[in-house]
Amino acid sequence: MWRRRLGALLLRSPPSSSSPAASSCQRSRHHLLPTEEPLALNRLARLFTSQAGSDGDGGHSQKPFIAFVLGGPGSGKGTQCTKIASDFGFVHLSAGDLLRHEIASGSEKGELILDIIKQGRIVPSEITVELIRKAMEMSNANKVLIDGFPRCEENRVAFERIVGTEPDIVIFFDCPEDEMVKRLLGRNQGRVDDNIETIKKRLKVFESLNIPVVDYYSSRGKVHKINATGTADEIFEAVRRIFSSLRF
Ligand SMILES: Nc1ncnc2c1ncn2[C@@H]1O[C@H](COP(=O)(O)OP(=O)(O)OP(=O)(O)O)[C@@H](O)[C@H]1O
Ligand SMILES: O=c1ccn([C@@H]2O[C@H](COP(=O)(O)O)[C@@H](O)[C@H]2O)c(=O)[nH]1
Ligand SMILES: [Mg+2]
Repeated sequence: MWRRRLGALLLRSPPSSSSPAASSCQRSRHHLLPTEEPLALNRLARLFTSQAGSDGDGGHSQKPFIAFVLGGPGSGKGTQCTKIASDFGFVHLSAGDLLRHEIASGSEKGELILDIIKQGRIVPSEITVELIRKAMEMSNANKVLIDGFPRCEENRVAFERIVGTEPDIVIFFDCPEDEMVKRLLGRNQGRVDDNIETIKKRLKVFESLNIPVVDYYSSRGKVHKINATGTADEIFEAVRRIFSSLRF
């Protein structure tokens, strides 16, 4: 059972200050605020070991099929994920939405997340990976889209270490910057980061930290690059061809 393997992995890999996942993407560990200290991985391990016996009551005994969906801010990840979920039966987990949900909960962690999102920076890996891991666990899905994650190499390493698996495929929406800016400024959903100052920072972070993740998975033959210009329906035709050819 892949979850049981995760419990074992967590127990085998206690957090250490030199662990790559123990620091945020942008700053070295000794610059962390107290609230950014790595979340207790022991707590995660306890969570997993206490749930390990739940296999018998409906949990999937196989690792889910995981697709990471990457692309610059405003490239259309969320729009396309909604269509993939509806046509191909995937559960859509948006890392950004999970973080915004945590902000809306009013937790202390939410305050830190809000501050980081306003600056267009990347939330510490342990926070995001824990939210994703819990959402995967609760959805109990066998096909999962993880939208907008991993944002940086450290996110990637933390996910693979904590969840104990790699994505099966990576979808990359390739979109010119001017088109992304136009879409974000027209989105009108009241997001705190959809203003030109933060958008410029998000684009820089995307180029410097997210593209290396795409390159990493490209070198492992996992990336499907899609031209993200044109209408949403035109783009979805290219997406549909990829998902139709997969064997889940
Ligand atoms: N192909 C398209 N052509 C024009 N507008 C689009 C297209 N796809 C999405 N949009 C619009 O662009 C905006 C951004 O799209 P979406 O939220 O899907 O992007 P995203 O990649 O998830 O962005 P973010 O990284 O900020 O979450 C939305 O208002 C959406 O309706
Ligand atoms: O894995 C992630 C995902 C998102 N963030 C932060 O949230 C905002 C918004 O994300 P969207 O995917 O555009 O909804 C992003 O700019 C980051 O600040 C993150 O840190 N880690
Ligand atoms: Mg989105």
